[in-house]
Amino acid sequence: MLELTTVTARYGRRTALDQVTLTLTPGITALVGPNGAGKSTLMRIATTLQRPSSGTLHLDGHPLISRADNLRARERIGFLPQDFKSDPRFSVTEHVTYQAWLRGVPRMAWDSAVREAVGRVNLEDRADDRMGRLSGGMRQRAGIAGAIVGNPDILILDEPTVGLDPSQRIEFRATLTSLDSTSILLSTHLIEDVSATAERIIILNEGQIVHDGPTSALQEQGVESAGVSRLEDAYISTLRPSVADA
Ligand SMILES: Nc1ncnc2c1ncn2[C@@H]1O[C@H](COP(=O)(O)OP(=O)(O)OP(=O)(O)O)[C@@H](O)[C@H]1O
Repeated sequence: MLELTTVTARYGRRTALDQVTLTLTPGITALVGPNGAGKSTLMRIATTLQRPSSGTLHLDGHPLISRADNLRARERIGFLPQDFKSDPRFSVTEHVTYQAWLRGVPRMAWDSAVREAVGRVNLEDRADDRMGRLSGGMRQRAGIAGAIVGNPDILILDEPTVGLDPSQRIEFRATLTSLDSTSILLSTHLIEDVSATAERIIILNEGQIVHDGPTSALQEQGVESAGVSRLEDAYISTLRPSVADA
């Protein structure tokens, strides 16, 4: 299990994350919040790619301090960054193999791991196609294949449904719920993605966690109205300053 304890991230004088503490539990957890809330910062820190300004990370109880600790942790963490870029001349297989190399999947296992990951996202027929020639939905699936190659137990996906059309989003959700990773952290601006996939929802606002709990429990707090689902209503109410704060 991955734990973040009182993690703070500053960019110059701006505090992007303010004393965030969370444990990534098994299952799918959605991370939502307004633009600039700190979601991408939190995700990059959770992957160990970015060091927090203060606070600690633990993986299965072991603190991640040295570069060696971080490299070992990264072997267990698959990551799809926001707007992920890949060389457009790479084939799908080459893209996924490159990710396997970056994540320290043993060379002997590359062929089978890549084939398995590409199959998981149903891109076997496009395995030799260049990344630059794929549709947005297929590119995103290839990105997920790169994140899941070697079956990492933790998967971190930063806005994976951006740029997908409605049918591609539905397809993506099915892919997501079929994955083997133990813990998945998914950031999104789309509340329908949360209700369709995530059992836990974390709401981040101005660098702080303002809600963390089962999606079903938050949904029960909301009221459905024209064009607004119960979960959307509850999410908006969570972000609204309370009367006491006003
Ligand atoms: N490299 C950086 N340098 C300076 N400021 C940054 C940097 N990255 C993020 N920030 C600032 O930190 C805050 C949090 O940004 P972050 O990208 O983590 O939020 P987010 O919730 O992912 O936003 P979005 O939903 O728009 O992607 C924002 O105010 C942002 O402008």
